[in-house]
Amino acid sequence: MTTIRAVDLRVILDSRGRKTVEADISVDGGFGRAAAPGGASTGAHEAAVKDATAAVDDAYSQVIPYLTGLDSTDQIGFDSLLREVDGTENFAGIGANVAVALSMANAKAAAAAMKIPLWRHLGGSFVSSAPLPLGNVIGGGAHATHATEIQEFLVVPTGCSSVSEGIYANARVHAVVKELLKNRGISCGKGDEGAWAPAISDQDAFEVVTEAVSRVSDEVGFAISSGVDVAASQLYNSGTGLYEYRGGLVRTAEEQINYVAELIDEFGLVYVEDPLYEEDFESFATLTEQMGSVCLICGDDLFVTNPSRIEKGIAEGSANCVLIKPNQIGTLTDTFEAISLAQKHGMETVMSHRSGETGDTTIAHLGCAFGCVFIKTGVVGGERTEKLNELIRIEESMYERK
Ligand SMILES: C=C(OP(=O)(O)O)C(=O)O
Ligand SMILES: [Mg+2]
Repeated sequence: MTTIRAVDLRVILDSRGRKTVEADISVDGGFGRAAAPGGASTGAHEAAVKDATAAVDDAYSQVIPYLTGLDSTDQIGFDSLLREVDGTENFAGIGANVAVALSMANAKAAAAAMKIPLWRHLGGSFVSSAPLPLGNVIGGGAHATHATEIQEFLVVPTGCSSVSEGIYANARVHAVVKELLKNRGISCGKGDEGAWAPAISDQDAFEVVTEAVSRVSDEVGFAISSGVDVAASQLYNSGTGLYEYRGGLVRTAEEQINYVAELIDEFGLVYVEDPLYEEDFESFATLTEQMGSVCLICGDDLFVTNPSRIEKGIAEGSANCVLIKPNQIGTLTDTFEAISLAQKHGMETVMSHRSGETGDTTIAHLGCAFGCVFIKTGVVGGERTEKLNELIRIEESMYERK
């Protein structure tokens, strides 16, 4: 048995300098460490995050005593115990930050004890491919004020023959975007996720990204596509029911649908995340009906990795893709349930980082283990690069097996 012998929690910093929770789990013959990420443009229905210091203090008396002695290879049993001890629907008791750090650390400890990589422990022997990297090269919204209104301008190397080639290509697009901005006389810093954060219009950002993608695509000899995370709940005024843009421009839900559909057509977008307000399953369905055959319409704030919200989306035909953020729901078991439900109904899944991250690379393994089509984890920046580099190592170990 891979029995849990010791559990430790501590408060560490994330990439924004905010406090977050890190968990260490020691089992017979293994050790696992994982940290909770944190969002800025969070969905209203995400699991509850507790103040990191209070959450860690409370967990020492209310959670940890129940974990020692469990078999770490029983991930479902471990996660059910977290739910039981918590006693709420959304981890308001122990905090989703404590829950996700513990859940991921347990899986890593079990994998270490079995001397196999995490992706193989969670995905099984037949996993043989990694998700393509989907990364933001320009960003604004809640991740960088005074920059673009659309939160993320994303690129994905759809034509690459290996994930590592795709990762290098995305980094090259990021560099060319900077060059093109400079040529236009625009200087800028970076947002929370390492994307450039220029004070330009969304239209200008589309033009720059399109030119960069075309130039790099010619250089590397394979197709690179683009997408966006509109993060539309941040633009939506629930009082008026309108999407409010700068300069007094407003759009009704119908106008927002048409606007996004035009963007998909004009810029050949293959991926659009949260194009509409997080409660508007119906407008999501209209856009999916209209554009779902040429573009992934993905729900992030809409679904918050929550199986009951995904079920509603399936019933209404709201999307053909689900963004997966383990800390939105709290445990790996819940995350797996959300992914299997989506995949069973023909939807794609995209594993995702949060805007506040640590060096933790667990999501690289989850994206492979759970058959996600893309992994959204930025393009450059220490905590983003850690995950991409882990993906390169995972892919290498998969090829070695073939
Ligand atoms: C990664 C995102 O941002 P955050 O972590 O701030 O929710 C997102 O909205 O997809
Ligand atoms: Mg999002």
